[in-house]
Amino acid sequence: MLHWPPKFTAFWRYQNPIKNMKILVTGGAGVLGSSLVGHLLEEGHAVVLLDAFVNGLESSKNHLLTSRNLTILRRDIEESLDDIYVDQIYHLACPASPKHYQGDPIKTLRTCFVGTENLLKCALRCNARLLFSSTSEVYGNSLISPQSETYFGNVNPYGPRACYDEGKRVAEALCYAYQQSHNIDIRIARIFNAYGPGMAASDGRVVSNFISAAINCQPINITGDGSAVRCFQYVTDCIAGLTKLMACDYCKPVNIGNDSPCQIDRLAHLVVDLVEKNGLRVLNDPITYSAMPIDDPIHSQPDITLAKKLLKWSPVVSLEDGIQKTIEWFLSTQESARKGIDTHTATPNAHSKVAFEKKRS
Ligand SMILES: O=c1ccn([C@@H]2O[C@H](COP(=O)(O)OP(=O)(O)O[C@H]3OC[C@@H](O)[C@H](O)[C@H]3O)[C@@H](O)[C@H]2O)c(=O)[nH]1
Repeated sequence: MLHWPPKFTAFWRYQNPIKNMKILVTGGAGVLGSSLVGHLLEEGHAVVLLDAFVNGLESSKNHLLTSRNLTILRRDIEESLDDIYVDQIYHLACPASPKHYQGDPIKTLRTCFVGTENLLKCALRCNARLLFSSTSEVYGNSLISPQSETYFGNVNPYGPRACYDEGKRVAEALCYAYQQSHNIDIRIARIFNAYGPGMAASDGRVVSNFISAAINCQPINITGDGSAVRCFQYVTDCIAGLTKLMACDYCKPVNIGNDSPCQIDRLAHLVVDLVEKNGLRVLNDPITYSAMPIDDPIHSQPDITLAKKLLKWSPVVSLEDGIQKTIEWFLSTQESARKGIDTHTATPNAHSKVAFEKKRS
């Protein structure tokens, strides 16, 4: 299939990176999305932030709203994208916390399938490169560790995590099918347990649950016996990996994660220690235990050999430093809330809306 001249334009652009691309970020109000949007704006690109704003914008990212290069669309990715013309797409939209994706499993599956197909059609129409944010969960409850990209996974297709695990797997399959059938320029990032400033206290994932419990002198609850292993990557490391992957010419899946393993009980003790070091009181016996969730992966750990070689990238933020920064962010957010500053319901400002309407016409 011939793609002349647009394919040439795209090829030239990636060989000669320019500062003024127009880039769509779906899920742009999330933890990763909002950091990515900030980074792309700093790089000099025009950014279209598309998000359904189910959870609102986080306070630390509100400064983004003043940028003249930012257009904000409050929209579900299942809706029409026919008015969007961009050079690149980072497709991050999907609830990532088990609590949220299991809350409406049918919607999660539709987001993964219908939403991703909608984005692929948009990429096809715009001749844009699309990076899909996949997940470590495509490996399921892995039978091997660490997990490399060649491992096909151990996923239960009929259980509470299936909506997300299988949703992401089918979305990867869709990306492959569109690439084969329509020659779309695809990147696939399998992201492992990203965390950092911007997480809501209500996020439901382990880092935010532990920190918000500890700073409020509440018990930290470990689901399971604490021996489950995760590899936590700080948000800025993840963003660096995603942007390098977008810029490279490799179209198969790549693990983006920190390969340092951490048992959940170690994380709990680390959070307690750091919260105390920040001068806060914690409970005498701060850790409690409850039943392990169904199909909870026992040992999730990326093999990042491919990413290191291909992208000349590896994570640089230690778990200690990342958790400290995240604690500081939670504390500053609480302080803002105490002073009556609404941190979780920010809406796109008038300037951004006007900018969007102008660009549409
Ligand atoms: O309050 C909690 C929450 C979680 N946990 C445990 O901590 C571990 C991590 O749980 P999380 O909810 O943070 O996230 P999971 O690793 O299960 O899933 C995540 O994996 C990778 C991402 O792509 C997704 O964001 C998400 O599905 C699990 O073993 C879980 O049982 C607790 O002990 N206490």
